[in-house]
Amino acid sequence: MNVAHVTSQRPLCDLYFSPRRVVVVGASNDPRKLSGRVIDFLNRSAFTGEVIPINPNRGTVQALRAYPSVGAYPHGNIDLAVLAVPAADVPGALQECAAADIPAAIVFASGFAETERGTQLQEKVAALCHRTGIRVLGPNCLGVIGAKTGAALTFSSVLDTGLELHDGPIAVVAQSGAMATYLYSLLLDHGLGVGYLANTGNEVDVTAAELLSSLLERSDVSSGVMYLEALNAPRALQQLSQTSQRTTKPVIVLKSGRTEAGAAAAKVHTGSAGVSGTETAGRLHDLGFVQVSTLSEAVDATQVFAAGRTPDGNRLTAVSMSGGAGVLMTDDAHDAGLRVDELPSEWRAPITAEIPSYGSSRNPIDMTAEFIKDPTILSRVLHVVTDHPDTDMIAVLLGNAERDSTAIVDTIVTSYAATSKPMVVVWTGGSGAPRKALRRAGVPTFSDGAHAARALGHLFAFSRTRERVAVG
Ligand SMILES: CC(=O)SCCNC(=O)CCNC(=O)[C@H](O)C(C)(C)COP(=O)(O)OP(=O)(O)OC[C@H]1O[C@@H](n2cnc3c(N)ncnc32)[C@H](O)[C@@H]1OP(=O)(O)O
Repeated sequence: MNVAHVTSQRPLCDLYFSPRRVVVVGASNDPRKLSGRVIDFLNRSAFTGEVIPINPNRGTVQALRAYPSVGAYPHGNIDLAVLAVPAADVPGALQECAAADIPAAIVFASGFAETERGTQLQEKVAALCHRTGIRVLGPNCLGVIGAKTGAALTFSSVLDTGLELHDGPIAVVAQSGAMATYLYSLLLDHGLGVGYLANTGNEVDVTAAELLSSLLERSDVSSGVMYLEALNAPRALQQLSQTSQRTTKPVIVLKSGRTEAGAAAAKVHTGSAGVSGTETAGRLHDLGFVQVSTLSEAVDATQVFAAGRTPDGNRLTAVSMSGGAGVLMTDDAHDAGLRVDELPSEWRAPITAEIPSYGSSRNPIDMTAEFIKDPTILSRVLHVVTDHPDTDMIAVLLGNAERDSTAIVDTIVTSYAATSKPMVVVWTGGSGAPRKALRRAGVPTFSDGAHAARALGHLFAFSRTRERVAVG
């Protein structure tokens, strides 16, 4: 079949996250099957678009009118096809979509280049993309979630807990489906809204870098998080880096397969070729991305970037209820490229006036356990600290302290709102309720000081990178 080249005027991210009309090819009537879950989710997610199931064996699928083939649907104007058919049926189905002038598709099926037998099949799909112009996300992927439009175009179990999608300015794009969903649920757990989530799988055509680049152009996206197994599209990464620099939006990259053994594991997961750890780190650094090496580091960094504050320098003032936590934070901050300098004496005097005589106003500031008796010390100390020009960022270090936690949370939220400087809270132990309350109020909050210091270190380093770009 000869097909005219498919084109669309709409940006790539609009086709995937705000499609106006979607066909689901291989849509099952059974909501428990992977190919039935997507229809079930869309039926329940307040999706703003229209859904058309394609199934040769049924007239209706989960109460929606179904058509036997894409070509049998008479009205056209389809933005996106979700292919839920097994791998062997994918080329035929894609060809049919391209013939129907559908500009983009998502391919769920596994059984492509991640297996030896599927390599040729993936090459066939690549050739088909090239020939027809249809854009393909996947194969071997679990699709996308667009919170604004209720586009639950996935079979992922991450939506089993509910279809209330939490919109927000963060875009997550991952080469692994599971990692996409882990990032999604961890970010939500930290009170952060994820407006856009995508899994690119084997990347026969659309890459994580290309899709995220398109998302960063949106005004409702302020930062991007990527999970990568391979840097298999250097040009797309370059383009993403340019978009990130032009828009001054941070892109946090979690790259796995850094070790030889890890790279071998990536090959059988998404069919990607790994690169050495040093080579990868160097490349990502040169491109100006925020590099992290664990899931929690990715979430921590996203938390501080989501607050949208930029430090003028790397001088951290730590206000602690524990001498030990202050000392540990000093080490952690140093490791993260920050300074915890002794405060000048004229500045120490107003702090000394607020804390017990056996406390310290040196920095880290030690309010001592007296804080438990009188938590108002914190608001008075923060008042001095947040105003002072020698402070570029602030860390409040608390632990347990549940009795007056509501008042303490209120104090911190007020102080946070009164300053434009980056400020984080480390609240170790306890029930976790104060951490949740602070995060809900938009205050980046951690349970481990080392994580907070590392995240602030990323924030400072990124601000320097951006300054260099602006000057150069
Ligand atoms: C990188 C990562 O970790 S992300 C995850 C990657 N992806 C995966 O893990 C997916 C793995 N699973 C697969 O690849 C599977 O083949 C899937 C999900 C694509 C499809 O599997 P199933 O849901 O079992 O499909 P199944 O063969 O039952 O067919 C589904 C429906 O399509 C219908 N159908 C069959 N042939 C066709 C056709 N040619 N066109 C349209 N519909 C068809 C069937 O009648 C069936 O409907 P019914 O259940 O109402 O009778």
